[in-house]
Amino acid sequence: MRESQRSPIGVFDSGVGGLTVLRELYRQLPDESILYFADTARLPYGTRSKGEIIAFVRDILDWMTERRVKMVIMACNTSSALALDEVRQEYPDLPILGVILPGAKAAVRQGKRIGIIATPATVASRAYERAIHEIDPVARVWQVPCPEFVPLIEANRIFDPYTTRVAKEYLEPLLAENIDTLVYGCTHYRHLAPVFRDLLPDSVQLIDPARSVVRAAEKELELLGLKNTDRPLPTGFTVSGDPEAFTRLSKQWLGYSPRVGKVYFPAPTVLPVPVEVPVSS
Ligand SMILES: N[C@H](CCC(=O)O)C(=O)O
Repeated sequence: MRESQRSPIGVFDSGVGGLTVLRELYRQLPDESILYFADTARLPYGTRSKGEIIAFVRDILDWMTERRVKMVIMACNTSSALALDEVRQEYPDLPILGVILPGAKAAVRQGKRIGIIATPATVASRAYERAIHEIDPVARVWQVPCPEFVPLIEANRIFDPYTTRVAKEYLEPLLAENIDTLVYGCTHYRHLAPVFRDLLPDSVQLIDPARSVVRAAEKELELLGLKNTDRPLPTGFTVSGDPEAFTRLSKQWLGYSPRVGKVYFPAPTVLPVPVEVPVSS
């Protein structure tokens, strides 16, 4: 077996959103070793500019290539929408997968009236709309930016009634359009699944691009002869912010308390547009 087959897959997000992709990797590709990175010191990404996001993604890819990952999955829609094309050209030897195209393909297989909930940056990029219309030009697409979700999820306020109220407000314009399909256009939002299930009629299919990106990753690994057949190593976790905070928060989704390392990345030069989330009610 080649050394590169044993190498880990790098997975990154701004925070705990990418854990939804990590869980799919555990389910679909249990033999793969994974290096998970969360850029928690520079979170949220969804209210940042394209230039900043590309710069952050470069930091992460440099760090991951030093650790000899065999592939990178951007477990972040915002990075996939704004930085994927650029960095693919800059790192031609590294297979890099984004979540938008797999998510768009899954949505089009499911419905014709498609709602997208995503960060303001992803919505503004119109990446989902373009990807969907390239596959199905007659599919209808409605997008809603949901700036409050990431701060609420990172603050572990999933079951807070305030979060349900916000979700109801975000979903209203989509339900008024009679959508038949709703895409989690931000990896964090999948953590709100119980809230969405309560608010959506049964006729609306929920699409999690995490499932499809992992299927795409498996195909790509097969194609490149890079599937691991050895015992996988325990997942390595690293953050740019507070490791203990990440351990505490991620435990509920992983079912164990991960040991988390820390890396120091350049501080952002511009602060993100603050998103005020009121305290618990
Ligand atoms: N989870 C990410 C980023 C969210 C954020 O940091 O705003 C996404 O899928 O877009």
